Amino acid sequence: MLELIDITKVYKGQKRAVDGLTLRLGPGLVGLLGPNGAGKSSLLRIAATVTRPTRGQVRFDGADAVTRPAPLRRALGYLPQDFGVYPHLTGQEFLTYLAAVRGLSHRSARARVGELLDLVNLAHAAKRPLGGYSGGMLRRVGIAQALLADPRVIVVDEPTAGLDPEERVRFRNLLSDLSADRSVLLSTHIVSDVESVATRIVVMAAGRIRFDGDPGDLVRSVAGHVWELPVAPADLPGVQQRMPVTRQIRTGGHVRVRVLATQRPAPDATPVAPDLSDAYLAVTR
Ligand SMILES: Nc1ncnc2c1ncn2[C@@H]1O[C@H](COP(=O)(O)OP(=O)(O)OP(=O)(O)O)[C@@H](O)[C@H]1O
Repeated sequence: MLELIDITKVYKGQKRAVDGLTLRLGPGLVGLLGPNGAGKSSLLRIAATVTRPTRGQVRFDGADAVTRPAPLRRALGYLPQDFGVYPHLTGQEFLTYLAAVRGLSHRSARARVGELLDLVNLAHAAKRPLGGYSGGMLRRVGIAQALLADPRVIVVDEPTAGLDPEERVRFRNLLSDLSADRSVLLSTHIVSDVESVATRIVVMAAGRIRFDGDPGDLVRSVAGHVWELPVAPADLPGVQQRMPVTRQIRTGGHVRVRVLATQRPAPDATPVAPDLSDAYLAVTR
């Protein structure tokens, strides 16, 4: 089990990026949601032992992973937000090189790289230089390298950036399968990335946890507080100032808005069932 206990991270001359946060990860897929600047990447870098926390403990299977990170590093697959590649190497060469860095024997590296290229649907491009790969293909190389050593803990930072809708679905399903007997921590600011696959949602804002629990409980926390109402386009700015608008749909000359309000916000407002996006907005506000 990976435990992040009372973690604070302060960068030089900055406010707290992570502010006394505790997170314990067992098997399953945890969706870490939060707006830009919430501190998600900082927390993930600490979990991946790339950065040390200013204060707090990282424990892996009960042992301190800040002063002795090796056991966690061996068990970890990490895909950072700014994952870089060597453009002159082919996909196969690059993954084989990283497998060697991770200590896989030549023989098992060959087999593993082949398996992973199939898994991320890049077998057809294995012998082409990475410099010619699209953004989505490079993302898939990043995912493959995170899985090289069959990790028990998988930490992925905004992994679906640059993927097309079909690739997003495939990737979500892959992580969901992997999380059956592993810990997967996936950070994103896109609610739909975790909506159908997360067994637990952690919402972070300004370095702190705003919600940690079952996705259904998060949605239920705003039951009765989500409404839809028609608005004339000229009145829209006023509505946006008075209450949080979670969505707006233009139809003809009108706009239908979806808003958060504890009480019926207008006589013609109708109550609607909340979804995860509504609840996410409510807790990060
Ligand atoms: N290396 C760094 N040096 C100084 N400040 C940093 C550094 N990394 C992050 N920060 C600051 O810490 C805060 C949290 O950033 P972080 O990248 O962890 O958030 P995030 O939730 O991952 O956001 P994003 O989705 O935009 O990456 C921000 O105010 C950011 O500017």
